[in-house]
Order: sequence, then C-alpha cells, then structure tokens
Amino acid sequence: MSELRLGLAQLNPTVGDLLGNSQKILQAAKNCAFQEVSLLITPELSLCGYPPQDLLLDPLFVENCQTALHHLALRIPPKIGVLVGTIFPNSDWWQTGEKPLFNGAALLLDGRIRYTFYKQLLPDYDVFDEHRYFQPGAQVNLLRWQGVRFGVTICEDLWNDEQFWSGKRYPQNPVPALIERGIDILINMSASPYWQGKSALRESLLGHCARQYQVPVIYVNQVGATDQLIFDGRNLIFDAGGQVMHRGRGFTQEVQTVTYDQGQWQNTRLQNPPEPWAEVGQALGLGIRDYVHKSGFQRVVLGLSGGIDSAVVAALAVQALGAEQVLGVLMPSPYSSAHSVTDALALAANLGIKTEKIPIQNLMETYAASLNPLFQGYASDVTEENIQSRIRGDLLMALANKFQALVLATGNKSELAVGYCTLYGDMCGALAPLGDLFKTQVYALARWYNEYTQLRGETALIPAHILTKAPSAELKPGQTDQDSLPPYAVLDDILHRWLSERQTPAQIAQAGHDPVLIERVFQLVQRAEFKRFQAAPVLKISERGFDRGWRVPNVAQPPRHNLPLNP
Ligand SMILES: Nc1ncnc2c1ncn2[C@@H]1O[C@H](COP(=O)(O)OP(=O)(O)OC[C@H]2O[C@@H]([n+]3cccc(C(=O)O)c3)[C@H](O)[C@@H]2O)[C@@H](O)[C@H]1O
Ligand SMILES: Nc1ncnc2c1ncn2[C@@H]1O[C@H](COP(=O)(O)OP(=O)(O)OP(=O)(O)O)[C@@H](O)[C@H]1O
Ligand SMILES: NC(=O)CC[C@H](N)C(=O)O
Repeated sequence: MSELRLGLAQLNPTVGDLLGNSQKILQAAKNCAFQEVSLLITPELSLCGYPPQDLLLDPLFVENCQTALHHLALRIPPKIGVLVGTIFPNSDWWQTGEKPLFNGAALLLDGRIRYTFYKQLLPDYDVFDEHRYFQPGAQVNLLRWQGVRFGVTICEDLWNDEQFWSGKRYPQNPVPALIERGIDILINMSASPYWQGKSALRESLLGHCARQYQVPVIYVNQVGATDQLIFDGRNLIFDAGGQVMHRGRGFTQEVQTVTYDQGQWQNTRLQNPPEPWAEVGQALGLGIRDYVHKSGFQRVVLGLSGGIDSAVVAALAVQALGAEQVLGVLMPSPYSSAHSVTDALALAANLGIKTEKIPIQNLMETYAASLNPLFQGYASDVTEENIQSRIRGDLLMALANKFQALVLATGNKSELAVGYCTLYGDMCGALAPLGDLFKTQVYALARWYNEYTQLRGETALIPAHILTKAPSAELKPGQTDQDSLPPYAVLDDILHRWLSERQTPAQIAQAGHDPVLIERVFQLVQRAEFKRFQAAPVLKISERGFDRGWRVPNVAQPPRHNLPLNP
C-alpha cells in the first residue's frame, strides 16, 4: 500500500439547503484537491443535512437531492474521490412493502457517481426516527480505492459492538462481514448529536472497534446545530491498536488532511478535550448561533430580571452572536426588588449589551381594570402573578416583531420538569437554551464563566450578587422559589436520578431522599407534561432531556406506584 492522502471534512450543513451544502462540499473538495488528497470523506447525509425528518416524505425533496448529487459530481475537481452522505430512492419499495429510501453515501469521481453504499443499522431510539423513512442496506460496503480496501459504514453501523455493550443492540452487525473481506481501513460517516459525556463514549466505542478488529478507524462527524440537536464534530482517527491518533476540533467546521503510509498516520493533531463546562458553553453557543442564523435572524431579545437564568442566557447569547446582537429588557413591576434592576444593569455592562427598561405597572393596572369586574369575590392568586409574566412575554414578542429578532426563553430543566413556569409568560420564546440544564447546573455554568473571565484578568462576567441571592420569580412580595419547591440541590438530585439514571422511587429513597417528597416530585413532573408540550424548543445537552427524544403523551394517566389491582 503506497502513501495515501485523505481529507476529513467536518462540515456544518443546513438541513434542506442543497445548494449551500453542495457548495461546502465542493469547497472542501477543491481545497483538498489542491493538497493532492485522493479521497475526501464527509459526514452522514452531508448533502441534505441531518436529520431531514419528514422532508424525506416529500417527493420533490428526494428529487432535488438526486439532482444536487449529480450536479455536485460534475463540479468536483478531477481525480479526487469524494464520499458524500446522501439519500437514495429504493426503486422496489412499492412492490416489496419496503421503505422508500436508503440512507447512504455516494463516491463521486470525475463527474460520475462511481459507487453507492447504504446504511444498515437504523436507529429509532431517543431522538432518532430512521425506520420511519429508510430501508436498511444489505450489501457489504467495500470500497477499493488506489490499492486500499476501505469498509464504509454510516454512523449507527458501528454502534452494535456486542462485546462493548455486553449484548446485541440489533440482530445484525455490518462490521464482521467487512473484516472478513480483509479491509485496511474502516470509515464511519456520522451525524452524532452531542450530549455531555457522548464524546468519551464515542472514543471508547470506536477505539474498542479498532482494537477488536485490528483495523484503523476514521470517524467523520457533522458539526453545527439542527433545531434542538447540536453536533460537535470532533473527527477521530484510531490506529489498529485502538489508540487515538487524531482528534479534530469540537463545535467548529474544519477540513483536515492526513496521510496514511505503511500503517503510520501523519499530519494528525490531538486536540485536548475542553473542560466540562467550557464544552457545555461551546455547545449551547453553537446551538443558539445556528438556530438564529439558520432561521434567517441575527438578533435576540430576552428579559433581564437580575436572576441567574437570564444572566446565563444573556452570556451565552453574547458568546454566540456578539454583544451588538443581544438586547436585554428590564421590566420591573411593583414587586421587583431594587437589585433586580441594578444586578441586570451590572450584568449588561459586563457583557456590553444594550438594555431597555419598560416598567410594567401601568399594564398590570390596565389588566386589573379589565378583569376585576369579572373576578369580584375571588381572592388574588396565581392568576395575577401569571399576568405579570405574560405581560413581559408579550412585550418581548412585540420587540422581536418590530426589530426582526427572536426571543430567548430563560427557563431551565428543573422548572420545565415540575411546571414552575408560566404558559405564554416566561415560557414564551423561540428557543430555550437552558431547558436541558438543571438549576444547579445553571449555577455551575455561571461559576465557570466567572472563573474563565477572572483567569483572563477580567471582571467576573456574572455579578457576584446574582450568584448569591435566593432565586425568586418576584411575582408577589417577598416570594422565593423555595416557597414552592424543595431546595434545588434536593430537587435536582431526585430529578437526575429519575430522569437520567432511570432509578425507581425505592432506589431514590435508598439514596436518602424523603419518600413523600419523591412522590410529590413525580406527580409535579407528570402533571407538567402539558407545559412541556407547548414549551420553546430545548437545546439538547444531556442523554435524556425534554427534547424531541422525550415522547410522553400529554393527555394520559401516568404510571402509578402501588397500582390497585382490584379497584
Ligand atoms: N392538560 C392541560 N393541557 C393544556 N393546558 C392545561 C392543562 N392543564 C392545565 N392547563 C392550563 O394551564 C393553566 C395553568 O398553567 P399556567 O397558566 O402556566 O399557570 P400555573 O402553572 O398555575 O402557574 C405558574 C407557576 O409558575 C411559577 N413561576 C415560577 C418562576 C417564574 C415564573 C414566571 O412566570 O416568571 C412563574 C409561578 O409561581 C406559578 O407557580 C391552567 O389554568 C389551564 O388553563
Ligand atoms: N423584572 C423583570 N424584568 C425583565 N424580565 C423579567 C423580570 N422578571 C422576570 N423576567 C423574565 O422572566 C424570566 C423568569 O423569571 P425568573 O425570576 O423565574 O428567572 P430568573 O430571574 O432569570 O432567575 P431566578 O430563577 O434566579 O430568579 C426571567 O429569566 C426573565 O427573562
Ligand atoms: N445518525 C446516527 O446513526 C446516530 C446514532 C449514533 N448512535 C449516535 O448518536 O452517534
């Protein structure tokens, strides 16, 4: 085997933007051709972007993908082979009862589609839905290329390692059939969404695969965000011993060229993984940026309350979009503390963002004047509290309409879990950047921002008082979150054990929590499904969040403990 130059294109496609995505692949191909790369590898579905979801049910979309692929083939520079992730019609599907499409890859060379490869293992757990659209491929995906035998796999194809998982996830496994053919290198074209801990899992899974089969593995992942899903890139190369030889950058588009010669990798680079909270900040920054820009916007507005949630969302928005694109709106009510305004202004000054102040007392009074005749004989309650929250949501939407902006919702995972948030009030927004962070994690991210800025010799980004004061919605005099909820450290631990660790109430009680409180938290979560049903999309950063992988019926009787079998 002679020396081989390979290009690894960690691209950020926009779903459905076939021309823009083609342009990105073409640019990568031109750059690589210039560097005498012979094979360029792109991520899964790099032409249409991942996940295209029900766009795949539109015949025009399928046709456009085919056209775009042929046009791209014609424009690729000569001699370089380009592996493009794309869909293929399954011509027999009508007669056979199969699914209408394949998820696959095309090897483009000298103006033609030379070879095609189909994905065999189709995930449909959590956020994935591939069986809805795709027929699993059955062929052995072998690519002979300049004397080298490559095995081509697509994302999930490598995720059925029986030894790694101590069991099968699917009845079949495409890898052994490739190994039997005597491949030199295993390629994985991927679109693997981020969650905390995922990259370590990928590294150990892929490393295990390389070691087990004694074959080098090249992993090329999508980067960028599609709605709630953030793709972190972080391409990888393993040698045949399972050692990481290359670790691409996270959360940014890049094309890396590497050389493979007699089993040795050259030109590779080992990027150190970032600190955990730096990584979350990068992920959420990318999630906000891509959601806003790919939706055709530049600016965001959010309510600044002087609290921790809005402070962290504002910091993330500045990191994502730049300070000039972020507007913080202070909307004090008669119940707002003086520090809600001073803390919000101190934060805005640190971030360098513009603020506007719209006191809401007049609007509250106007609402009261209209509603009070109807409410005669009823005590003031949460109804009036919610009106304040809704006035704020309405004002933010008005600013968004007028100034071509999106509203960022500031709610966190703890609030969304137990329903401690107001429909059409503080839940209003285009995107909920913190919706997958428990409140205690919001504090941890804020502390990280402060440590990071202080290490650079700058003022702590989030004013200290925002971190130390008791969380409060300030919707009635003297209110704090802990009037209605257990301490966040306790609440979050119960939620984490239940939602993320899938522990039973008995297991959570064994960890030292009060069984009565556990039952209350479970009921709160179950009763709040209707709120999550209408909530702004949450950026996914955990393995189990309130994202599109959370599919719980809204109108339903939740499971009960101690089910009475003889009612
Ligand atoms: N199954 C279902 N499907 C659809 N809708 C359903 C429903 N069940 C009730 N509803 C509707 O939802 C209403 C109750 O929900 P909602 O109107 O949100 O009001 P609600 O949940 O009663 O009150 C909001 C809670 O959020 C708290 N909070 C905490 C932090 C910040 C903020 C803030 O706003 O800044 C608020 C606030 O203290 C209060 O406890 C019901 O009156 C009913 O109309
Ligand atoms: N006085 C206010 N001015 C502007 N926006 C507000 C005000 N009060 C609340 N909001 C908006 O409503 C959201 C929810 O309020 P809430 O008080 O629950 O959150 P927070 O203040 O950010 O954090 P914390 O839970 O620590 O108080 C805020 O994040 C903010 O966007
Ligand atoms: N696109 C895919 O097949 C992704 C599935 C895979 N298990 C992952 O998350 O990395």
